[in-house]
Parts: sequence; C-alpha cells; structure tokens
Amino acid sequence: MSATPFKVAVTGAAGQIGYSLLFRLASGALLGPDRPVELRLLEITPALKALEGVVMELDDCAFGTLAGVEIGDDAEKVFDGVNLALLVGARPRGPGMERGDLLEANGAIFTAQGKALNAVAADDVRIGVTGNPANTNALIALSNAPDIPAERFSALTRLDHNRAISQLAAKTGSPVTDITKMTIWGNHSATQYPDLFHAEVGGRNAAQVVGDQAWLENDFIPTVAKRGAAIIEARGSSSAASAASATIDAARDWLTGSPEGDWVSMAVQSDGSYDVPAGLVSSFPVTTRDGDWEIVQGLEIDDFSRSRIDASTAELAEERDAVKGLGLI
Ligand SMILES: NC(=O)C1=CN([C@@H]2O[C@H](COP(=O)(O)OP(=O)(O)OC[C@H]3O[C@@H](n4cnc5c(N)ncnc54)[C@H](O)[C@@H]3O)[C@@H](O)[C@H]2O)C=CC1
Ligand SMILES: O=C([O-])CC(=O)C(=O)O
Repeated sequence: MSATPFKVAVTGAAGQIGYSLLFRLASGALLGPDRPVELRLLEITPALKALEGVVMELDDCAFGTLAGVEIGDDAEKVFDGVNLALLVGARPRGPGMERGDLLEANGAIFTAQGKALNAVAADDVRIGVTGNPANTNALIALSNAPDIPAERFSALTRLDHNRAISQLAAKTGSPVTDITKMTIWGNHSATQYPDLFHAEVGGRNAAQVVGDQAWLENDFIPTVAKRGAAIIEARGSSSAASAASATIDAARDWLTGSPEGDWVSMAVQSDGSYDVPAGLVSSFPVTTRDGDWEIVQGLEIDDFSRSRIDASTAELAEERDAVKGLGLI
C-alpha cells in the first residue's frame, strides 16, 4: 500500500449526496484497496453537528483504506493540500425549478471555494463540480482560481452519461457493459444532448441498432435529459446515491484513465472543438489518462446533432452572461 494518503475534499459533506459519497470514497472505490484516502469535509457551520454524526459512522465502518477525516467550515483550512476536491455542497432544486434557477443562490459558494482552492490546494489538484448548475459553477470556480490550470476543473455530466447507457441497454436488451462511446453534449440541464449517433451496442452503431428515430427524439433524449426532475417528482428530493456513484465514476476515470477503446462524458472548458464557444464549460466525449483529459476529435456531427448541441451551448452562454452580470466571473 502506498503510504501517502490521497487527500480528497468533499463540500456539502453532511448532505444527501455526501451521505452516499463519503462511504464509497472511504472504502476505496476511487483508487482501490491499496491507496489510503484522507477525507477533508467542508460544511456550513450549522451543519457541522450533523457532519460529526456522519464521521462517527465512518469510524464505525473501520475502513482499512481510510487514513483520516478532518471536518470544518473554513474552506482554506479544509482544502489545504488536497489532491482532489469534489464540490458537491450547494442548494438543490425543488419541484418546478430548473437548475439554472440556482445560479444566484449557489454562485457565491463557488467564487469563495475557487479562491480558497487557488490559495491552498496541492499542485496536482483536480476539481470536480457536482453542485448545480454544475457547468456554470465550474466556470465560476475556475475563473476565481487563476493559478490552477483551467483543465483541472470539470463538471459532472457522468450521471447523464450513465442514465443514457442504462436507457439504451434497456431498449436494446443488452447488458450495460455492451454499450460504449456514449456522449452527453452541452449543459447538465434539460437542454443536454445525449448522442446515440456515435454510441455503440456490442460494437454496432447504436442509432442503427435502435432504428427508431421517433424513440430517439421523443423518448430517449427527453427521458435522459429530464431524469433529474422525474426523480425529484418521485422521491421528493433530488437524486443522491446515483449522483454520488457518478461523481466517483467521473473522478476515478479522470485519475486512472478511461477504458481502452471507449470514452466518457465530462464537462470541461471548451477550446472551440465542435464549434462549442471557447471558454464555456460544456460536456464533450473525452478520453482520460493520469489526471488529464482530451476531447475526442473527428466525430461527424449531422444537422440534427448540430442543432441540439447549439441549443445547449446557447443556454450555457446565457448562464455565463448572467454570472458575469452578477460579478461572479
Ligand atoms: N451534477 C449532477 O449530476 C447532480 C447534481 N446535484 C446537485 O448536487 C448538490 C447537492 O445535492 P444534495 O447533496 O442532494 O443536497 P443537500 O441539500 O442534501 O446537501 C447540500 C449540502 O451542502 C451544504 N452547503 C451549502 N452551502 C455550503 C458551502 N458554502 N460550503 C459547504 N457546504 C455547503 C449544505 O449545508 C448541505 O448539507 C445540489 O446542487 C444538487 O442539485 C444533484 C444530483 C446530480
Ligand atoms: O435534477 C436535479 O436537480 C439534480 C440533478 O442534477 C440530477 O438528478 O441530474
């Protein structure tokens, strides 16, 4: 076992996602059984007591991979020397709200946390944003952390990616392990574009295997894009365990590499690839290796896909303009 613990910060650690995420991190789901993990947990002051209870439960699991836990309400202390920061803490939406409605309420959190990471995180830090609106929160955080390379920030669209895989597997009667090359383009919002034209089922083109454009347009895309709202409607609160699981999937693949011959979806700052305006944090197909990512190049984008990608990135541009107007970036 490598002796140096990998330091992982989690914000909003006493929340719903935190309650699922922390136990997976502590049990080695990120880097396996041979790498100890130290947890640094950030909460707002009134939630620290609840967080103490969660830490008691973490102790009670006696995880062999958990090298230590620190909690606090001071971002500069909690983020000191962290190798990975999972920014989860933010107010979730309720019924009838869109994720963009959270921009103002949550934007200030990511300004402060970007600054704190800039000041004290480890040189190799990677930052994954789960708190909504995730893409624009990531843009706020990276804009407030000028000394951390922008490519160290990403926002979570892996949950959408996993949802799309699950829907396609059910439709085609295939195991999820047969589905590859899934892509979520754009914003983690109802405008996102889950793309079946480049996905594969058992190595065959998914759109052709499905052979049903009406299902693709009227069923698959809206089911994936509105899954968060459907869960809020059914559960009374937003997805938590699946969001925690996707947060781990995304961070693990970022740090250890995407599967050979496949790719994953991550929202990263656009370099203008696929005519997504440079600077926006938008979801792309990416391959990852050793903590770096690369946008998959050369995919052919037909008119249908083009209009969907453009609609979602137009929404991201509006969100960027709104946070600019609020002085957050
Ligand atoms: N990107 C994605 O796929 C998904 C994102 N989400 C988002 O994740 C976020 C968290 O969701 P839940 O855990 O269900 O919410 P929750 O309300 O259960 O927990 C959020 C926690 O964040 C804490 N918090 C608030 N401000 C903070 C700050 N400045 N610093 C540290 N902690 C702070 C709160 O005290 C609370 O404990 C929400 O924004 C939700 O919309 C949820 C599901 C999927
Ligand atoms: O829908 C929400 O507000 C929570 C979320 O991001 C998701 O489940 O995708």
